[in-house]
Amino acid sequence: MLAIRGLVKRYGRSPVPAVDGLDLEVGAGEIFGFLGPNGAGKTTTIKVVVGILRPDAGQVTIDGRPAVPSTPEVRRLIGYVPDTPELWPRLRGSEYLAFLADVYQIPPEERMDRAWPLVEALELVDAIDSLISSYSHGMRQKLALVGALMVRPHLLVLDEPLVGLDPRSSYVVKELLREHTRRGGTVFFSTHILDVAERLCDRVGIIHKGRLVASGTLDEMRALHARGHETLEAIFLEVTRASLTVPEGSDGRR
Ligand SMILES: Nc1ncnc2c1ncn2[C@@H]1O[C@H](COP(=O)(O)OP(=O)(O)OP(=O)(O)O)[C@@H](O)[C@H]1O
Repeated sequence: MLAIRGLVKRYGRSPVPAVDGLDLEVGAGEIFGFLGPNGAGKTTTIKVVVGILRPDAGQVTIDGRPAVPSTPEVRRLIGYVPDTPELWPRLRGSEYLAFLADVYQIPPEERMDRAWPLVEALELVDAIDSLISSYSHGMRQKLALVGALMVRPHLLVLDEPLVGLDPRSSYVVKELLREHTRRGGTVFFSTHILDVAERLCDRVGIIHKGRLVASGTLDEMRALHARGHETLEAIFLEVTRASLTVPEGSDGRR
């Protein structure tokens, strides 16, 4: 459903690509967790997948359709929640959802049925007629998720969806992601929260310096990389070890 082949993305004239020959596939009905240290290339990959950035090389397909260049047809297949949703602050939550429903041509008689259960589940009922400028970061994330799910995408792409959410909201979001895949949808999300990835994802991939350094189910990752380690955290530390090495003398001593 999502296939990334040989993806390369470089910013400006930087000699080091942010994403450097990335290959991965995520199937229908799968939750895929995209992990990696800060600056590894997760957000860059996500922005290419959703059509915000153009790659320098490689292909991305969604349901077999090229995602680059991004077309309205392929964008309809994608629901996207960025790490810091830039929603229009002068709109009310309800106006934002109505706007999305117009853009995605959701039939008027379906709009409430699609949006309201999500608004209720994410406890936005009291805020939905307030201006988005009054929303907290977590409320903006939840509203963006309502919008992304309301359009019933095939592929849901989320950049750090659980950061800043309270425990109940975090639980509900995880349930909504599971529900999305039970209906045959696909979830591709980045996270730093390894125990969430461990419990929620069917498969994970670890990107390091723009390259995929490990991927698979947790059992596959253990078999390949664990050397007796059991947790995803241990595997993460193992495969990204180079970035954790403290240069000799960097603490002022030798
Ligand atoms: N707009 C930009 N201009 C120049 N370089 C950028 C830009 N955005 C990201 N980069 C660089 O590209 C590399 C990958 O960044 P990216 O944001 O994709 O990483 P990430 O894995 O999402 O990191 P984090 O976990 O910290 O969010 C980093 O070296 C970063 O400095």
